[in-house]
Amino acid sequence: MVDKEKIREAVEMILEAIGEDPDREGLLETPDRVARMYEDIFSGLHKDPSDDLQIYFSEEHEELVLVKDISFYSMCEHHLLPFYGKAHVGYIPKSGKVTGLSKLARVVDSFAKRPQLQERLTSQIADLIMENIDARGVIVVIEAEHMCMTMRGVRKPGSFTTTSAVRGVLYQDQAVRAEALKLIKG
Ligand SMILES: Nc1nc2c(ncn2[C@@H]2O[C@H](COP(=O)(O)OP(=O)(O)OP(=O)(O)O)[C@@H](O)[C@H]2O)c(=O)[nH]1
Ligand SMILES: [Zn+2]
Repeated sequence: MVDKEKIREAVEMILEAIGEDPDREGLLETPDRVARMYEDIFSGLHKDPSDDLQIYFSEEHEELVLVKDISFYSMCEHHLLPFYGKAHVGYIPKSGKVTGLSKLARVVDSFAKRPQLQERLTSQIADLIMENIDARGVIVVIEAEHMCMTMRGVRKPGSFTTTSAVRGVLYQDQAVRAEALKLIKG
């Protein structure tokens, strides 16, 4: 689990290091607030995302299931600044089994709530769904804004990064992939 006492100490040290007074009234509770916040935004480190996919329904649907515009917030592992945006997650079921739609969004959250890279977030979601649902194919597209590129560094607000990961029949069959991409963009 998250070591909140250690986070409290570290935040107090950062406040001192930037030349602040951690004992002034407005900052007294800050180390504890940050510890509670990190417990939430890094909670994915202490979860097994495959637990989210244990719910199945029997349904003979063997074409695309796509959940679009799943909003997410993650933390860039280089700067510990947020990156956030939308994930689009689709899969093609087989053997008469589909999973709960909300479970796809839960998988996004479980992987997002860690120090991350956008590319890794994208492929981890695709691989987990491919392995845990008996899927014929998976497509994940993520569009995100990185605060490490907007409020600091190169300072390019409005720039968005798109990453995709495709697996199985969605990788092999260009027509199936094109149809999925059209639905994602439309
Ligand atoms: N590939 C990838 N790069 C990322 C992601 N998030 C942040 N970065 C980049 O990580 C790089 C870290 O570069 P460094 O040169 O080590 O760090 P820096 O001096 O702070 O770099 P600048 O951001 O260019 O100021 C930067 O180019 C960031 O834009 C991500 O999700 N994926
Ligand atoms: Zn960054």
